[in-house]
Amino acid sequence: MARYARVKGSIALITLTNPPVNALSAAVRRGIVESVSRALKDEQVKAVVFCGENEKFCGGADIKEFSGSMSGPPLVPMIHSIEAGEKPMVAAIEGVALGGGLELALGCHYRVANTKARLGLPEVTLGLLPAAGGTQRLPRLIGIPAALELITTGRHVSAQEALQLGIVDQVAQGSAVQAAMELALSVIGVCVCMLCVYVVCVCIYCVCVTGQPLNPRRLSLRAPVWAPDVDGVCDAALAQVKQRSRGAMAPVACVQAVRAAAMLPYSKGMERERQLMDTLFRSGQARAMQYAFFAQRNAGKWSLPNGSQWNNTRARDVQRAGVIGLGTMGRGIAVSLVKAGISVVAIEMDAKQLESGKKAVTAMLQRDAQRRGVSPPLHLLTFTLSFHQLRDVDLVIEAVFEDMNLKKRVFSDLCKVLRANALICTNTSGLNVDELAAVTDRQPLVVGMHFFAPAHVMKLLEVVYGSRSSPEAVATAMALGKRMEKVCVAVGNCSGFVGNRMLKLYLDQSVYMLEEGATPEQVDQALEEFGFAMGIFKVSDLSGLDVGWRVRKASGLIGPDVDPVKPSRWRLGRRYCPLPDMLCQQGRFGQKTGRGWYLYDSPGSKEAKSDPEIQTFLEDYRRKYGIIPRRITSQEVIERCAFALANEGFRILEDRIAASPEDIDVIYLFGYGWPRHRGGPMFYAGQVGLSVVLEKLEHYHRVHPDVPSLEPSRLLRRLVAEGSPPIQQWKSHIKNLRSHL
Ligand SMILES: CCC/C=C/C(=O)SCCNC(=O)CCNC(=O)[C@H](O)C(C)(C)COP(=O)([O-])OP(=O)([O-])OC[C@H]1O[C@@H](n2cnc3c(N)ncnc32)[C@H](O)[C@@H]1OP(=O)([O-])[O-]
Repeated sequence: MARYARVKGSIALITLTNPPVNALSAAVRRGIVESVSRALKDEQVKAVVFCGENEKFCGGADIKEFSGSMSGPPLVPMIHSIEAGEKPMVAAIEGVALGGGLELALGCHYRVANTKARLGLPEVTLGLLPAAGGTQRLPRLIGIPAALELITTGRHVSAQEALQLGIVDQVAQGSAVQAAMELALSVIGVCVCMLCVYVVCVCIYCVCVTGQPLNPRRLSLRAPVWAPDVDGVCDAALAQVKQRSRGAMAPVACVQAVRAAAMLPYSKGMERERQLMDTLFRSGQARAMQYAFFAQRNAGKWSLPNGSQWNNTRARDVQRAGVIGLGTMGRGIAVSLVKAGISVVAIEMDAKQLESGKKAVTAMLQRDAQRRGVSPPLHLLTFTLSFHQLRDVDLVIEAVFEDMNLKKRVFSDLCKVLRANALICTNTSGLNVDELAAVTDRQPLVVGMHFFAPAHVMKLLEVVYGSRSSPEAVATAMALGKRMEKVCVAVGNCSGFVGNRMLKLYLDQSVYMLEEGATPEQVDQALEEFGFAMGIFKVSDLSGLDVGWRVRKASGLIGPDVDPVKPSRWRLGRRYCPLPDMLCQQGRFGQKTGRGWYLYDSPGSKEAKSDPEIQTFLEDYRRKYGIIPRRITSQEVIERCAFALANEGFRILEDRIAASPEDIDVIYLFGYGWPRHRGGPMFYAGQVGLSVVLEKLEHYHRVHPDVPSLEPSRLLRRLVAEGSPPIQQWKSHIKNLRSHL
């Protein structure tokens, strides 16, 4: 779908029409090919302008088409025929020009962008490379280093930056289409300043350049962009992406393709681009990353078991919010709210805490504003010790210490001062939202908003609906989270919700492997090679080992009846590993104390070093319990961690705590550092093969019968029995299963 119109007498205006982002579907490509051919044949037409409907140029190739068999005119020859066209072609970029959209614009002879436009080649984030000539044309336009940076990160740039880089020729304050038409007219020799009467080469009044030859504008005709230091630049980029991408193939292929633009003529470079793309396109990594793209968008389309959902429930407008508690979480939440333009009343219990919270929040906002070259919105903040200041807020987010009694006290105090229709949200990471709601006078207006630390940085937000939460409260929390630029997932209420409920089993497996013979370094290395940004023991040190210790004490797993010399490895009817408790007893709380599973130069420093004391500690422990250490392979580490996660994910689906496997994967991708090129734990299980996962879990459960969580879930068994359907169909196999709602 592309609309053709002749405007201003001599310009063909080709408008891409495929809402919402004018993706280059087969129909759009067909429309473009037909329109270009019509424009080239029409003698009245002297120049062509491309634009997109609804002020969005083009969001790139239609990603939905990647999973089926491709039909319609291919992108590469289509763009080539635009570039080769004998009439000037101008791209009028409004909204976005991404991926194939920017590659189409690079095939044009001129590019004009509106000030608000964003441009980029984000294919790398989909496990691909810009294979419609992007890796060959962009370096020829802006040079190797800049092209490498844009293509390997997939970063979007503003129109202004695009102008500085040389990607666009002009930035228009108003309509880019209007500006592109004026540029087109000037290029074909019609000066638009109305002062000159002749068709000229350079109009002396407005200095527009007319009658330009097209060959210098055809990027494919430019020679390779070789420079003496090009090898070094590409080698450095390769080393950097290998380190950053942790096993993802696409960034490496992007560097290889751009290197070809430096060494090879355009046609050979295109061959290289195609070969690399073929490899990526067939890879499981590209499928995983495209799945993640749609899973992220689907998470916003929440639904509750009572039929309420994102498109039939209105969210309330939130102008003023309260934040209770200015610890690490409260500070990050306050910063995110203020950045979203919401007035915040921030409360602490004592003056000292309030002062240090105020300093920290102010500093974070100042740093952020400085980076963006704006002034910090400090006028939106009120710091106070008085709950009375909350009387006219629309919503409160409680972020006090993770203690049920304390939270209950805060909730009932809030009811005394808040307006009757104000929402109360809790940032608990796993406590029962219903139990908290029960102490209030407004159970339908209570929901969980579980942020992840640091809350102003981490993208994930679990919105937890209790059994009495109203759809309107859920809609409001989801909309507020989106305004705070979070990826929001609606989840049901159970201990740990989705993310932390699964995390517990992953942590359990990791420490069991230490008992059996592994070291923290071995486990972490296997996980990092798999693609996690950080191994589980490094993450635990970063978050603080005392957090879990306190939770275990509160839940009765640690008490006075536990033998301090030889603590039991069997509690509440199952295997228990006391190693983390023993570390905490020694004051090893992780980074904050300079010692945890690793050693740090000083408290608070970040570089984890192996600690010989931990090796001795583990050896003594195994000796004490008569455990004969064995070699644990990386494969076993990954299987036990990843399959334990997925197995609990299946149980979460059975319990209807998550609406879909995609939601679980989004939680792991955005909250727990799961590598994007592996889709998420549920996608990974499907990719490995459900029958393989089942077989492995059966094996590990046989070997560890005292770990009931390793027993394969009912849903996994059912899916395997029904022929391992694709992940999109799992939901329909969850029948007659208990709901927590
Ligand atoms: C040889 C090949 C070489 C070329 C390769 C490529 O070009 S690869 C592509 C390179 N391009 C990219 O990687 C760009 C990917 N897109 C984006 O980054 C963003 O969508 C955005 C910035 C364009 C708009 O952000 P926003 O927050 O305003 O909106 P939103 O994100 O919520 O999306 C709205 C709806 O549009 C849908 N949809 C979007 N794009 C595509 C697409 N290309 N295709 C299909 N669908 C697409 C999206 O699923 C959603 O659908 P729903 O849920 O309503 O049914």
